[in-house]
Amino acid sequence: MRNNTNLLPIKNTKPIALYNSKQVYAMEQAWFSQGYDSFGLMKQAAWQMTQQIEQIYEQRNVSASHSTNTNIYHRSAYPRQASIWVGKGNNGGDGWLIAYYLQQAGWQVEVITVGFSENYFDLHDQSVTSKTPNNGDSDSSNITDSIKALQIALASSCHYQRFEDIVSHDDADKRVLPADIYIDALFGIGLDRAPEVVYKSAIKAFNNFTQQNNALAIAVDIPSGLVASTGEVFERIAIQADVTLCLIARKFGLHTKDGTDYSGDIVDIPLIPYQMALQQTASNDTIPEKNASQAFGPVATLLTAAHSMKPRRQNSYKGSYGHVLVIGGNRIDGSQGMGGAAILSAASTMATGAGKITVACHEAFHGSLLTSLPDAMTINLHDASGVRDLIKQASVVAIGMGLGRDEKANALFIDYVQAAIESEKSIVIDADGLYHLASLHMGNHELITELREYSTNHRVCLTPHSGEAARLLDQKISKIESNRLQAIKQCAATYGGDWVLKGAGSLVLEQEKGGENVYVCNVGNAGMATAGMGDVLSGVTAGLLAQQDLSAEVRSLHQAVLIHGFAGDVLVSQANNNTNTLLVGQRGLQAQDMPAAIRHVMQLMIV
Ligand SMILES: NC(=O)C1=CN([C@@H]2O[C@H](COP(=O)(O)OP(=O)(O)OC[C@H]3O[C@@H](n4cnc5c(N)ncnc54)[C@H](O)[C@@H]3O)[C@@H](O)[C@H]2O)[C@@H](O)CC1
Ligand SMILES: Nc1ncnc2c1ncn2[C@@H]1O[C@H](COP(=O)(O)OP(=O)(O)O)[C@@H](O)[C@H]1O
Repeated sequence: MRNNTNLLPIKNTKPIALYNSKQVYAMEQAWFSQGYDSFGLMKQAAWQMTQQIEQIYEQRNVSASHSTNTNIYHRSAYPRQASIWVGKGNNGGDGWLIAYYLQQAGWQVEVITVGFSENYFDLHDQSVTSKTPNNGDSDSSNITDSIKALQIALASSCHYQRFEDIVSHDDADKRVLPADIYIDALFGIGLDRAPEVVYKSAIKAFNNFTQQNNALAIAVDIPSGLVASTGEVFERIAIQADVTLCLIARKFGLHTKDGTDYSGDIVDIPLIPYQMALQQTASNDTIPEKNASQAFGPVATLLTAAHSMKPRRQNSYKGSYGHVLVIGGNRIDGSQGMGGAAILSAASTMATGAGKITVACHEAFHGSLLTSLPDAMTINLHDASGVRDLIKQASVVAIGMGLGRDEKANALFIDYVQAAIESEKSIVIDADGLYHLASLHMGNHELITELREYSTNHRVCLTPHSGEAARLLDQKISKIESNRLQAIKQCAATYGGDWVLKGAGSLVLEQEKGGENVYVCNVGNAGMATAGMGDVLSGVTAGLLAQQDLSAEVRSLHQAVLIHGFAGDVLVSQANNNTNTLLVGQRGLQAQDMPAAIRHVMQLMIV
């Protein structure tokens, strides 16, 4: 669960637009094409980050002095000490300038360079180059912004060391300034591959120093090692930041996949009015409007707060709130039964407030279903004509949770989805339903085309995790995980409908006429990485869809994903808040705990 998770789900917060690296570079270029200077922007960035660093230091220092935990971050009061780790790109340039500004502000600073050759400084330190013949490398046309930044820092005698020189000594840890704050300016949005060996060991050393000194780790723009456009961290090696100072625009990769584990608190430093730059660039003949909006339109929106709901009309009855038919919970001869999947899904559907529920599951589970959920009606999963009749009466059909993967289950899946299409029902497909869908796609079955066409005018929600998405797209899981955004878009293009790609920072894609909206869910926690949690999500999705009195936004897939995540966070936050009730923490959180929390979240959403 992220520190900034807002447990008041309907609090109005402005949606946060998320961008990839290419787009941020394009924003910068649009700004420069208006006559602004790139080094001026770097100085502005470094100056604003320095202000933030001083502020963060003061705040943490004050809170540490009020804390009884002496182990918490606090070192010497004065001089304040900063260790700034720089790479050779512009991110490193920001680092050199931060070092310069902090030193001007009275901090003791040390810059640790990574990837710089031994003679790099002789080539670029102006105090040296002005006394030596020009050897070509210091030709002003070769002077990049990051070299200009280095020159400013060296001209003010900022102390620096090469990481490569330090690590060659046994007492390497004694050779680095033990600082209050460690600043990571190794890589920014330019990281496009796994860090090379020396960077890997620098990243590990940075994390170790921070930990040993109980110091604060601040990342410039994005923690080094984390890919801004995908949220991927190669080989689990990245800077573990307490705070990320995010420049210009919020990066998509900070919020999905590994991003949430490494970025800490995020502070935005917008720097340039990029929306204005967009408009001006679009009106510029050199960039056609379509390309400009493609370059600047966010790749996704960060979901942090749920849409609110109105109280129910007094004059209403169960029929006003829909009838969900859950189809799943099979028992295949000679294999395990999966009744729990259908039961969890059904219980979660009821917790959202759906009016009626019928569960079509194997008869072996009817008894246990009714014991845990007496409000449900039941029918035998294999009673095909009975289930088809019920599909006609239902408002939503949720299919696949524990349905089984054998041929019989495959035939039932085809039969029931076709019946749902014929009766024009909203459809939710999860788990084994997705397995069958993938098989049908591989066999070029006509149902795939039918479903895609149907989804252009009806609600169809599909809810895979990466493993299921991999099968649906006939790709390796690692490929899906390396670019989750691309994967969800491919799923939607292939099968139609609205999609969630589950996991940390779940992605949601909703189709709308002429386009699609993509969201990243900022709630939920690792306690939810347990069996049955996906069944709960399918139940919430179906339950919301069934309630036609709710607004379209509340019945959306992204709202379902938010409610599901908030419910998980509510349960875990009870543990964090140390209430007197029995606690449920991240370890031990179970899918069966969720319906009660879903009810709680639904209640919080009413205004
Ligand atoms: N251009 C500008 O005007 C501004 C840029 N800013 C900073 O500039 C950063 C982007 O700068 P850059 O585009 O130079 O990118 P980086 O500073 O992230 O560095 C890219 C360099 O690292 C190399 N590299 C990438 N992956 C590597 C790997 N795995 N192992 C070893 N080397 C690798 C690249 O080949 C390239 O030389 C932003 O994140 C931000 O911090 C800010 O100063 C704001 C203004
Ligand atoms: N680390 C996490 N952070 C946020 N949400 C998570 C995390 N791990 C799992 N979840 C959520 O829990 C659910 C798990 O679903 P799934 O993997 O399909 O479980 P199952 O198949 O056992 O029902 C998904 O909605 C997923 O997004």
